[in-house]
Amino acid sequence: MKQPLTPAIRRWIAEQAAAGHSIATLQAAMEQTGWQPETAREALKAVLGAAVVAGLKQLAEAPVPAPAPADPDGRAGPGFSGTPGALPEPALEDDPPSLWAGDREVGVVVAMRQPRIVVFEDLLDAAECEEIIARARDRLARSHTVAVATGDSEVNAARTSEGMFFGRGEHPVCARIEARLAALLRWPVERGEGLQVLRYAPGAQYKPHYDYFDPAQPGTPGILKRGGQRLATVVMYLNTPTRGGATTFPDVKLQVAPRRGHAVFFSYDRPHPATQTLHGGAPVLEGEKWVATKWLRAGRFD
Ligand SMILES: O=C(O)CCC(=O)C(=O)O
Ligand SMILES: [Fe+2]
Repeated sequence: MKQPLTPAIRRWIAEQAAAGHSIATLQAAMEQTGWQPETAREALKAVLGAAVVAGLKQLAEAPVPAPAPADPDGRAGPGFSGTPGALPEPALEDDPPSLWAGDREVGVVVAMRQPRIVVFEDLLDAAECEEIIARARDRLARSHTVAVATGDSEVNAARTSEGMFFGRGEHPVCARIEARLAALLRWPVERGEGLQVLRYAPGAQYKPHYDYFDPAQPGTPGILKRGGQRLATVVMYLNTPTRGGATTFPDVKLQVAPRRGHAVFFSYDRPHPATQTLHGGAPVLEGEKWVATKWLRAGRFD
């Protein structure tokens, strides 16, 4: 049967390649879920391009594009209107207990310097968490049907959560949170991806990984054309699981407990393990875990 190359499959292929899986691994995973070898190859070729044709597993290290100039055409959204630094970074220079994020005070619970990790409280209020969950739940239900049809949900054993992306500013609640993050991290809204929402059922986890795009992977140059590298991540907890589900940083043996409205921010100045930003979502032991993840890019992500 001919498999349609849906946007969900395209995104899955790009994400898997970016996460470090070889083309051969992707092809095998697709075949296991019922794809014909030739159709899988065509799909990989369509998404990842010439690297597949040449049978290359790796491309030469792609240069990280220089950060775009601050707000080159004066379209910066609300939230941050200054000149960003080299990395997203909250204004913690004089150790404040909280920071003004444009529309509210956000508490600073923990700040680690190396790697840069900051835990915030009251970044989101309960109503915002509930609205994001409600809007995402609808979409997850639909994408689940697609996933079952294509085998999409079986192939990534490293991530047993279900996920969806909102477009940037897709709903007023998304735009409000994006503006708040821009103010808090001094990074323009335009240099951020839309929110990703993940739902973990009991037993689900996200094994340790890096969020930057691995320069050695064939899909990376294509991905970097839109917005450049990822420089920082904000994982926002939309609920409090009963037990388990911490965000873990194995290199520094740190574990962040998920609590509704809290968030963990971390940044990485290079797409390299030396940043010590290896992290994962530990298995949820009881209850569900919902998070919204925001990735900040070096350039405009349009
Ligand atoms: O669920 C978590 O705690 C981590 C999520 C994560 O690493 C991601 O969305 O990239
Ligand atoms: Fe991650």
